[in-house]
Amino acid sequence: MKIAVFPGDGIGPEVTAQALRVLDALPLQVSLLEGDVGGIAYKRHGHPLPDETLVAANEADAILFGAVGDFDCDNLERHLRPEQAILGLRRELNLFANLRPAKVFEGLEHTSALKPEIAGAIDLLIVRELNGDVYFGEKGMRTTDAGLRQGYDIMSYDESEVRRIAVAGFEAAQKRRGRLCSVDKANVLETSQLWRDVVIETHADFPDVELTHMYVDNAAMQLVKNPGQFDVVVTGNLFGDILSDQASMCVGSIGLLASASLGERKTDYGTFGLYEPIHGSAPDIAGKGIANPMATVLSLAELLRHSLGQEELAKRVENAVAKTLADGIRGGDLGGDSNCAEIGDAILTRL
Ligand SMILES: NC(=O)c1ccc[n+]([C@@H]2O[C@H](COP(=O)([O-])OP(=O)(O)OC[C@H]3O[C@@H](n4cnc5c(N)ncnc54)[C@H](O)[C@@H]3O)[C@@H](O)[C@H]2O)c1
Ligand SMILES: CC(C)[C@H](C(=O)O)[C@@H](O)C(=O)O
Ligand SMILES: [Mg+2]
Repeated sequence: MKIAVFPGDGIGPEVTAQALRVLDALPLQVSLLEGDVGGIAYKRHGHPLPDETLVAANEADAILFGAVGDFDCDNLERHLRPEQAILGLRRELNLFANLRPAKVFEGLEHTSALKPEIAGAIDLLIVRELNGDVYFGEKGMRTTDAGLRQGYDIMSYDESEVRRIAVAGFEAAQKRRGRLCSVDKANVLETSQLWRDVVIETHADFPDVELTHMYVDNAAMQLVKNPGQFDVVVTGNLFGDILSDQASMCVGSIGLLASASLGERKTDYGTFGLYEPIHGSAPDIAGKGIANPMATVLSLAELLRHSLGQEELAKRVENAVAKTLADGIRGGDLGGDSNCAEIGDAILTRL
């Protein structure tokens, strides 16, 4: 079993180090392929996603990704910016289905930004499309006839792109509580009208799943008002990005939300995928050793589950994180005072 490890920038290396300690403690023979991504890769190799990193990604059964983002690089041409590493990996490797689970851990109801009785009901999965939308459409800067600077990013989805993520959403709902809510903006956007039409067509193959539709502005509101109503949410790339950060604060912290990015490629043990916390490089706390590594440790659990076929080990890691939280061990993001390594220690002792 081979895992490519791309720690990246800011807190990326700090949180990845703790996940690797957990991996090392498990009864599993794996070899690690390390690679540079993001700002550090630009500084070392002149590109945020160097060829050697892509080679390692293709050779591996799964990728554990930290985070990218470095304010020093924000004035570079867009194709050289750190974020292009993660966007490039998702696109190059056809990782179109991004699973972002959000569930309240026991004992954390009171650290959510929501009232405890509302937060306590959260157990949802956002299935975010990852290879299309306004992220990958034609974009640029131009000058209007009136001589004004204009930025543009084209939003589009073709029906095959919508169908495959709709299938991922329905299949996820079948494995959970059987309810799928498709989130779009079909009242305004043609892209969303096609999205809604194709989701409805795809529903014919999944009659056992209850399908509902919601506009994204309402979904943002409902996520705060009554998040317990959601089982699986399927949505486009941009809406999914925003709603998942919002969901993280409903749960308690962005330092808790893991993700799995999957495509169709199979490995000897499961489905090839990339696993990363949903948060970024957090430049405001980088280098201080205080980031919460739980989202990355939980991403490792998703890696064990989906790409390595190790469901039992995945549960073991998830239970160790849950026990750590239940025992009151918290990072600063959750109002506690444990640092990154101490949280790693606590997870290890509960493994
Ligand atoms: N997938 C990725 O690699 C990814 C995701 C999001 C943002 N980014 C990049 O990261 C950089 C910073 O972006 P941002 O500030 O908007 O978002 P961010 O997620 O990095 O940080 C937002 C806030 O959450 C806090 N935070 C994030 N993760 C935390 C953790 N594990 N523990 C404790 N606190 C945590 C940060 O300190 C910050 O206050 C940007 O360059 C952005 O492009 C990368
Ligand atoms: C860094 C950025 C490109 C990325 C995204 O927008 O997808 C991030 O916000 C995420 O949620 O993984
Ligand atoms: Mg995001």
